[in-house]
Amino acid sequence: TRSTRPQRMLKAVQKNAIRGNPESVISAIDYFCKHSEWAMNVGDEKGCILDSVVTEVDPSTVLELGTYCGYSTVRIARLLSPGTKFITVEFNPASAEVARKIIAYAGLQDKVTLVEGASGDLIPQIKKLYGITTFDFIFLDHWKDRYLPDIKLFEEYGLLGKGSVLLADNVICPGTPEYLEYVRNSPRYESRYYPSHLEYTKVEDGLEKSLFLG
Ligand SMILES: Cc1ncnc2c1ncn2[C@@H]1O[C@H](/C=C/CNC(=O)c2cc(-c3ccc(F)cc3)cc(O)c2O)[C@@H](O)[C@H]1O
Ligand SMILES: [Mg+2]
Repeated sequence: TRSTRPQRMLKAVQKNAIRGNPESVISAIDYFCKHSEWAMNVGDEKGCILDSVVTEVDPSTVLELGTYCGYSTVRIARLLSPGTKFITVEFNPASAEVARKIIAYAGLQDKVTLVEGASGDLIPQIKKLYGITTFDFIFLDHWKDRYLPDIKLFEEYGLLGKGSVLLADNVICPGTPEYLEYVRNSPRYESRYYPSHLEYTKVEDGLEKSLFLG
């Protein structure tokens, strides 16, 4: 049967990247997406903004919603200090399988816990299952209509502390209007928009960084 795009992306990594070298895995995926098949990774342009926010926050606990093939997982994990707890959530088993292989190819498997399941089911259990009280950094890149319900779950389950940073992909394209309206109007967040472009295109998109004020 025909392979899937994530499987073809994994093949490109295995062919063109150097095992244990995260930068080469990132470059191989970006090359594949620019020259072979577009895919919904955060990409190189928004990826640099992601890198700068992760570096600035230097988090001890990280959550990513929507692993997909693990591109942003690798981008984030390669910047983390030893001992950082990093959980990434993916509910599609085929995507999770490809992501595990790409994360392992980059040599970052010991830095990441990939959890298969829906974010809405996992978030209420995170404290119990992983002994994490609050997240210093959260990257939202899953179904766009889940950003708002999930940020409300973070609040409800006390997973945000003063200074927690949420970074949301695609707030323009495909767009997350309800989420944007919420974080920009809530007195509990200080939000800032980072203009950029939809991965591998000239289409306008950007990232929204929201600081939880407690
Ligand atoms: C509640 C829940 N729980 C767990 N995993 C979940 C989950 N909801 C989704 N997932 C997982 O995460 C990925 C899905 C990501 C959704 N991302 C996008 O739809 C997306 C789309 C574009 C795009 C832009 C313009 C176009 F013309 C076409 C597409 C760009 C992007 O950057 C995107 O992120 C996928 O691997 C899915 O299984
Ligand atoms: Mg995205």
